[in-house]
Amino acid sequence: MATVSLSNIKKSFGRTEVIHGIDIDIEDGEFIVIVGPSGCGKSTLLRMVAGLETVTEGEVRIGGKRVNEKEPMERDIAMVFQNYALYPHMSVFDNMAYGLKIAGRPKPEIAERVAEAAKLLQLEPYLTRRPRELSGGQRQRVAMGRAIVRKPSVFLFDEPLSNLDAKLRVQMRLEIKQLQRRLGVTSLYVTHDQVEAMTLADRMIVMNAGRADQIGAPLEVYANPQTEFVAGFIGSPPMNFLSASNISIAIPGAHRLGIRPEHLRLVDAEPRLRGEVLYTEALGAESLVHLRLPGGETATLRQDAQQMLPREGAMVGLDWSAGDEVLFNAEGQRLLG
Ligand SMILES: Nc1ncnc2c1ncn2[C@@H]1O[C@H](COP(=O)(O)OP(=O)(O)OP(=O)(O)O)[C@@H](O)[C@H]1O
Repeated sequence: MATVSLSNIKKSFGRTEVIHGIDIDIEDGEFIVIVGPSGCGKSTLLRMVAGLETVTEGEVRIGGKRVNEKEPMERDIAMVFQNYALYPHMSVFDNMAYGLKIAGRPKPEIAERVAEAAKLLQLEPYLTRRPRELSGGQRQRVAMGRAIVRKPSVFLFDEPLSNLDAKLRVQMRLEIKQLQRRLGVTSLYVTHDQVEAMTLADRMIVMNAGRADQIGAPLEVYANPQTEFVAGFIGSPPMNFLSASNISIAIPGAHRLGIRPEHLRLVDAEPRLRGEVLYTEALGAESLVHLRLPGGETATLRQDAQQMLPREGAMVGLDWSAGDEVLFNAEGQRLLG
């Protein structure tokens, strides 16, 4: 187990800088999720920690020691990839044992470590099978097993669940979380899926075009997004954004107002806003009301399924509680106060 520190990490490919300076001190045993849209630099950042990409500027420290110049094998990390990278001609046992064999560990120790990991991952019945004879979830577990047997100080995950169907993804997400808690290994996990980030992370790094827009605990980031990008990226359906000019807000510097769908409510008396119901969706436990607001902007309201749904095409009054809105300036930065 180890701490991981990134200090002003930058990365350029040729003349193009794609990571513009990332700072984070990761505690021993912490689960950090790097989340952001395609191309924002998540994988590149992870690969720099792994040693699979050089660091153009800044310092990576693992366990307090600078590792910029160290080979991946010397960094005491184990990586789980999206495609699992299993050897198709090898048994599950051999796939899990491979790294230890290469490292020259004695046979009895290899057998013991693989047995231990197989038990933990419920892979014991499958040790003699080939990867193609396994389900997607089982293959994913073998990839995890291969990482675990090395007893690394740090786990690095690059979209490890993206090849699984939605239901299995949810199940494996839980397994990874439980395993990480049990083993207490410091972990960095890349995903573009904000739900995965919310459910797995102790803290998440929300990346936007090569920058860390915000670093924080999931609920803190959800409740207090520091930029319009973070506010729009974290949360589903996303936060509503209303132009200050369309809703007569005259706070200096306020360009847009953000309000979460669950904070909007339908009211008859003294609405702050009026909107036309475009369509409604009853999703079971909750319902969504899609609205068109003055100035042509759209918004979504989320309410409990028990509440009456307005008629499509109706004009409705809308309100929210003071303090539920967040204001952003023209640059998309949160206005405080
Ligand atoms: N080897 C490379 N050479 C040149 N540019 C690269 C290279 N690898 C990545 N990039 C660029 O760096 C940026 C970040 O890429 P990266 O793969 O880290 O993004 P990502 O957030 O992981 O995206 P995705 O979710 O699509 O995998 C992109 O603009 C990409 O085109």
